[in-house]
Amino acid sequence: MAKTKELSKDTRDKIVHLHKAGKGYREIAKQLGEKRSTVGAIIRKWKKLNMTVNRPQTGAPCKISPRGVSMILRKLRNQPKTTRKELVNDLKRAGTTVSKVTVGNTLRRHGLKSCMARKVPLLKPAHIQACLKFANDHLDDPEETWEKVMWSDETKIELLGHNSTKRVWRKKNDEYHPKNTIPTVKHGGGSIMLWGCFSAHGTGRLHCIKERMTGAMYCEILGNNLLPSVGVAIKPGTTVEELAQWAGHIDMALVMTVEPGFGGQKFMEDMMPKVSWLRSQFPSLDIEVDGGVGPDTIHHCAEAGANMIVSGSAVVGSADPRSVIALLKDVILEAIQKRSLDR
Ligand SMILES: O=C(CO)[C@@H](O)[C@H](O)COP(=O)(O)O
Repeated sequence: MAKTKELSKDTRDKIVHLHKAGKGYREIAKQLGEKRSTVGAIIRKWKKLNMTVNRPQTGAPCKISPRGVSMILRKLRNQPKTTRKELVNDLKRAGTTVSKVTVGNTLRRHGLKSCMARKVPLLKPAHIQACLKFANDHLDDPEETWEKVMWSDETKIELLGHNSTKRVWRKKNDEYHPKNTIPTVKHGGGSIMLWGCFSAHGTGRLHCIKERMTGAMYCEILGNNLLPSVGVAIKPGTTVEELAQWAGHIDMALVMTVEPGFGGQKFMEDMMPKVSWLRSQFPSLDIEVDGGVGPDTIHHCAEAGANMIVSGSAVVGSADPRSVIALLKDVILEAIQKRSLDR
């Protein structure tokens, strides 16, 4: 990307002279055989500085032409994760050979700094919309309602490896622009699991689960945070027998019908035998299912014997969450009534 040849002083003066004589850019360009944009630039400069010659440059001359600079800035606007080496190669392909240091200095002169990309949860537009809708729908809920709500979740923290970092070229305060961040998911290889909760009354204790979560651990954690009611959850890969040993001591058994991690997953119908078995063995136990439950799948849960459900996307993603909740409740209640009549 070689710099275009500079116009002579004579040509520059002629351009200004013709402009003063009332000629338009196009006419001047045609008469002198120059580009219209060049003519415009010379006249603008003359109007601003009252001179046509280039001012002597201060400092070392730029090694990258303005076009080259625009090219790399454009690239970083679209792909901030581009490395200096990639930019050096881009410039080389365009005819400019410079070092990575020169590229870095040029970018810094244009206000860009190489920073670590911020990690943000991997949220699809549908998740964002659903969260926003949930927040709007509950804006007017009375304070007493929120007093009774406890929020809890677990997250896997990777101690080694997978938490890859990436540098991005960005301006100050642009750290959370989606292009400058690395979307992260809660589960995806790692070594410790943290469980936490909070409510209007403050935060609960943070629990570090170093190995596999067992029923006993979960009882203990919930016991410390949620007394007097204690439930035990099993993931899809955990057998119902593992939970059964606690069933006589707990208030609720939760059968996960998706892999714990995030909402919007497909309901696992093959978890229903666990629910049916629990119901047959523990007729008065609260049995909850969580994951992928909505109007299309609720009847499986109800028929199997669940009397409590967690429904995320199907409710918050619906145009009419109240009627979805009512439908889910109706199907469950109907099945409970049928079971008590059959007994
Ligand atoms: O916490 C989890 C999964 O980790 C579940 O509670 C889901 O978030 C329920 O959401 P849907 O599957 O109903 O969308």
